Amino acid sequence: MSGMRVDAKVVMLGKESVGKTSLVERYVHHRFLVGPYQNTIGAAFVAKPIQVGEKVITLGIWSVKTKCILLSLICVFWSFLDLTDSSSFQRARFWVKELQNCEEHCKIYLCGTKSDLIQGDRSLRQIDYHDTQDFAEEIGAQHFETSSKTGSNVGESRHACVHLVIVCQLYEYSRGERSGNAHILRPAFTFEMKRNASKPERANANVG
Ligand SMILES: Nc1nc2c(ncn2[C@@H]2O[C@H](COP(=O)(O)OP(=O)(O)OP(=O)(O)O)[C@@H](O)[C@H]2O)c(=O)[nH]1
Repeated sequence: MSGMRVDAKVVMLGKESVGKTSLVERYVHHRFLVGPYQNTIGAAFVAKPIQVGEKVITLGIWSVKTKCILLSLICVFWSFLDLTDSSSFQRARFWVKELQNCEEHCKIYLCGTKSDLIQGDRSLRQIDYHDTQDFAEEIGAQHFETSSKTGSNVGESRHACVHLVIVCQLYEYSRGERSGNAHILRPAFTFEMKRNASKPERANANVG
């Protein structure tokens, strides 16, 4: 089975400017792009091969803002919140509702972004950690906070939530499992990950 490739998808959902593209840049290219903010039009896509056990899995990461694209996707969902923008919490709630309408049993990750700004100045925090945690418990999600700028919780260290979560998801996916006892983070990995999910439209994809 060594070297077998399996494609899997992660979809990152969230309000504009919440930090989806930056997290993908950090995770895939190990960098944080400085300069003027560029609004993603429609959806962005990037692929990353990841070694999971004996297999290399090509992970497709979609950054999505529009409902029409969401409806054609079936995969793993992360809902983003900008910790310095309270309105992004409402937007995350919206996405969760939409997801649960589409995929009743899908489980979702909540990803708080820009934690470096909070660490620099606590008064910038507009979304309380415990409020998000309560929401996460309500919807059966896992919740973590990241900084694409510093790489906190995003890099490929074995303590980084983003990497750990992705690898564990892929591990389960590569084994064709939705349940089992292989990993301590097991309860979070009951996503519908359908191998033959329909391909999203590429029309507005603007990230190679
Ligand atoms: N300080 C800090 N700034 C961040 C971080 N992540 C993103 N940003 C900034 O937030 C702005 C928006 O980031 P993007 O990654 O483009 O956000 P997005 O969610 O992809 O935005 P859309 O393209 O509108 O969907 C940019 O100016 C980033 O530099 C972070 O972790 N820390």
